[in-house]
Amino acid sequence: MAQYTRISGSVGLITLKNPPVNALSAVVRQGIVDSVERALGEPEVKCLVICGQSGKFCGGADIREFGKKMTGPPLIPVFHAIEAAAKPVVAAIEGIALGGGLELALGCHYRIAHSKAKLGLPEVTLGLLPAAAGSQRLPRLIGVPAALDLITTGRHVTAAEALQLGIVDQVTDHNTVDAAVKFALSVAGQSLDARRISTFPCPRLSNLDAVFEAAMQKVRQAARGAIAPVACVQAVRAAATLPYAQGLEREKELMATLFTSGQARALQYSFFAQRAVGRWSMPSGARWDTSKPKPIRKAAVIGLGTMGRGITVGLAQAGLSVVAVETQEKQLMEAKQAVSGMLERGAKKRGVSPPLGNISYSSNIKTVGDVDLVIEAVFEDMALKKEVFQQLSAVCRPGTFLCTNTSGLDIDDLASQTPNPELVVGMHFFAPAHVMKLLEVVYGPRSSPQAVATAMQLGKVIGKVSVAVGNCQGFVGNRMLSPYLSQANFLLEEGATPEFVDQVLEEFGFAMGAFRMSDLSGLDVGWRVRKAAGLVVPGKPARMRQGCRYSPLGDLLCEQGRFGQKTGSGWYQYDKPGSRVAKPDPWLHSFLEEYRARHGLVARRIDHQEVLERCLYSLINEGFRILEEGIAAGPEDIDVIYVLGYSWPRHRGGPMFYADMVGLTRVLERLEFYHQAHPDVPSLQPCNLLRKLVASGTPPIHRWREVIKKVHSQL
Ligand SMILES: CCCCCC/C=C/CC(=O)SCCNC(=O)CCNC(=O)[C@H](O)C(C)(C)COP(=O)(O)OP(=O)(O)OC[C@H]1O[C@@H](n2cnc3c(N)ncnc32)[C@H](O)[C@@H]1OP(=O)(O)O
Repeated sequence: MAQYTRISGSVGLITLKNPPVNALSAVVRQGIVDSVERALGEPEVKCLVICGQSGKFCGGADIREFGKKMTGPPLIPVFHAIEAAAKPVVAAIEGIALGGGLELALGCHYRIAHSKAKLGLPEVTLGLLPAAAGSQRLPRLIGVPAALDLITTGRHVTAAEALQLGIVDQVTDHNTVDAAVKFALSVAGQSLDARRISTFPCPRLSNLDAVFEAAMQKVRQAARGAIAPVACVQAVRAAATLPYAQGLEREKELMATLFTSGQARALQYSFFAQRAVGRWSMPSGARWDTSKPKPIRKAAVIGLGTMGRGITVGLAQAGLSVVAVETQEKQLMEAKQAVSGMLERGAKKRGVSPPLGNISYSSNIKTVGDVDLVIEAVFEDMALKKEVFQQLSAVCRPGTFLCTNTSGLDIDDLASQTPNPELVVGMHFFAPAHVMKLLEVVYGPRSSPQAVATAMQLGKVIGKVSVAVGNCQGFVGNRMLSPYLSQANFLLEEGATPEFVDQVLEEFGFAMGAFRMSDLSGLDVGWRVRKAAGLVVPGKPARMRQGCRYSPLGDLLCEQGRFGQKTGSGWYQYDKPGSRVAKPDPWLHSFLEEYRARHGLVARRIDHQEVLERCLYSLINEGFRILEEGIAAGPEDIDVIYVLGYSWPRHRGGPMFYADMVGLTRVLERLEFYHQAHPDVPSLQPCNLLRKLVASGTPPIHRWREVIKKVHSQL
């Protein structure tokens, strides 16, 4: 709702009330209309202030209303009525003014913001554009280049930047509503002619075409197939070239295409999925709302390689005390320098001082005796990790949580090295660990709910989106990647090239195709895992292992020292080791031809559809297996992992959302088709849960949990 009160005798105060973010639901919109009408009708009222309850101005349109039948007054006429008012209307912006919230403020005559407020038009991140006249008012207020930046990226700006850009008129450190009331009284009675943004001419640009061409090129490059950023540029162009009313028509037209698009649905699903993963549950019944985390004030990181350094930076930046341990003195010195450099660069960007004092470095593991939680980040080697866990058990005080940063090793096996396996969880960080948003929190059968809650909470504190998953080979992300990469390799055996496979996957929207990504991560990583699993048989590249089809192509490259970017060659060639520009490699093409000839394989023409279906559907099928086994609690968990950790295009929601969009029946049919053609590839065999979902009438993704529950109760 919107509450109307009269304060200081002549100020009409409208307070938006719709927790948690005062979104503009139908009731709130109606409340604004009624309150404005009332204030304008009361002769004693000389000016109006609009604010939001609980220190939050407004989080924009109510996203939960999207896709439902529209009720209540539409936003544009509401904002026009405010702008047309004969009494000054001042927006008192505390906390947030986002999307429709900022558009509401732009409809007001003045804007006063608290210094801690964040403002922005993030509609593009939901597959939309600022279609409550935001795309038309903002360029008129701050000029085309700045408006293009804010609208196409959706980034939030601080109050200070908003003041500099001219979005707000004043910033206060004090009570924003009081400041707005004082300000409103000071301007009451003054002419409002120069305050109605819709009447402003859009600031002229001499190089208008060049500016828009450059903007379009930039968004097309960054968008990886997303349509909203392109529509945002088109809408701002309308503001720059058309009268306001016509620009508004164009904004409406563009929004109509976006609003019902699959991409908008995917992005909005992704928004809620990212929040839903915080409400985790375990097969034991333990849940986020019944498991209390322990506060972590001091943590230790063991092993200061690339991952350990990033984790140390993340912890220190979040204000924790960190003991950073590296037993090799030389490595310790290098790490100290690298960590300090990362902290200094990060602090410079944020205009704060680097938290160097939060870290103490040591080469002695005994220095971790008084910490609340340890993150072991030594080399990915089970024997080494076991040794470290045994040492930690001896030196840590009782109750210390022991976490391992591993991308797939058995958490339970590691936990068995300690007298308190309930305190052990996996924390799978993604490189670079201080930058990547994703954290897989892995619980073993003996991890306590409190240990999981604590790791999830710590993830939040250091700014990660944490997803709780069960213990299995590769956890969720890497387990699903395995069939995807296998298919990519099989496609090479059958006639494709790395360039073609990557092109198809990149056109789908991945930042990098399977081979480019493998070259970046290092081919030796997977090689080591395959060796440990007994799959690598040097000198004998037979194409079957343990009764299933196996491609030894990656192993053969590693045997030649081709580990990817770091060695200057892998699936591609590079100018020099460490170079990032992948070039097709004639050597690799001849190698593939010889390999096929040696194995009696005849190259055939492989089309886009086959590449996409075999790579993606095998990955999705593994996702269904993961759900069936209860390793992930719901499809949202998998989708968040893939969007944040594996560059799955956000505008496609994630692999499970994509399966829902394609249609489960279609996914099942195609898997059956490919499995018939490749009976020796078990990952193409449709899993039971997928069959059950299809048999139960292909329910939409938000109802899959009901079917999963039934499957689990039958086990
Ligand atoms: C009906 C037809 C209308 C057509 C016109 C279309 C016009 C569209 C213009 C728009 O305004 S689109 C929306 C633009 N706004 C946003 O994109 C803001 C989205 N929200 C956020 O970025 C963040 O939530 C936040 C506001 C910065 C707060 O972040 P914080 O980390 O503090 O909390 P969260 O966990 O993210 O959110 C708390 C809680 O609130 C829910 N929520 C947030 N924003 C909205 C919203 N705009 N509508 C509905 N619900 C919202 C969020 O889902 C969380 O709840 P949950 O239960 O945990 O999911």
